[in-house]
Amino acid sequence: MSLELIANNKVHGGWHKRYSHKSTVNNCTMTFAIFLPPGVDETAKAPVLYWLSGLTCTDENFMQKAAAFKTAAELGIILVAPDTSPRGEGVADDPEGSYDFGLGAGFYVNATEEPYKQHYQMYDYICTELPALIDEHFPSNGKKAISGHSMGGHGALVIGLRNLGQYTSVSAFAPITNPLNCPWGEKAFSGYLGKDRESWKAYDSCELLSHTPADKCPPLLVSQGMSDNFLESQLRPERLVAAAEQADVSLCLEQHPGYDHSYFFISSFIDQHLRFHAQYLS
Ligand SMILES: CC(=O)Oc1ccc2c(C)cc(=O)oc2c1
Repeated sequence: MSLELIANNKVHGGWHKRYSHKSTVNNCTMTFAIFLPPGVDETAKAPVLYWLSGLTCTDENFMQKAAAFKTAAELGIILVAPDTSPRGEGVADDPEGSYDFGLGAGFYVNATEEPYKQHYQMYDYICTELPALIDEHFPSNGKKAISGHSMGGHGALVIGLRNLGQYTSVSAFAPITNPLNCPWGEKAFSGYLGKDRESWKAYDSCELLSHTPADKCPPLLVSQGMSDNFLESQLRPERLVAAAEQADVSLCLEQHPGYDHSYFFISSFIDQHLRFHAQYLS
């Protein structure tokens, strides 16, 4: 599969690059960004941290606002940030054009409902198509971890927990932990997956974690700002803690007083998350 380079910037001794490519699973052109730390090449390969962004974001928000490059360069970690949904002509959006469904809000699921199923196959895109592309075109050493924010934190937890053994570690900032039972999740899952709530369970991190064998669970780190406006209405980290207790799995939940839902919060703790992943990736 061929890639088209659309941006190229030297940063902290490494390279930030943006590419577009034809996605077979999403049936449209997709864009992603990658950071290549200094010194990586075919003879010195590096592990990859996949970053899943939240509602309204593209591949650009994390790269421009998270302040992750200096530490990723130091640790020798490749960062990959995909877009949050398919886009382009013919890609269905929310009929009301709202921010929490449709474009910029793919929720990292494989849609089964019309008219979304033609393009919204973000689960397969993140789990299969994108890693294959990264491994084909860049010097990745085959080890990967996953992280994300809010809707992307939900995506990271779900993908890490459904693919045990594939991601060395999983982390999330302010994740939507229980989309089965919160307004953002109920709206998105009804639209993408239909009325049968049983089919939603495969995309709910609380549901998945409560059934995860403790000896197979990847190391988990979750950071949550305590002044986050969405904490009680949408995020509910205490439900993830309860699921971890049910499965006897260890989950590190860090609660940070005063922090909100923004990239001010993410940029304050991204170094900690990178160092957490580096322990298992190296
Ligand atoms: C750039 C930025 O601030 O991103 C951002 C803002 C708000 C949200 C909300 C409300 C939810 C989410 O999933 O992601 C997200 C991302």
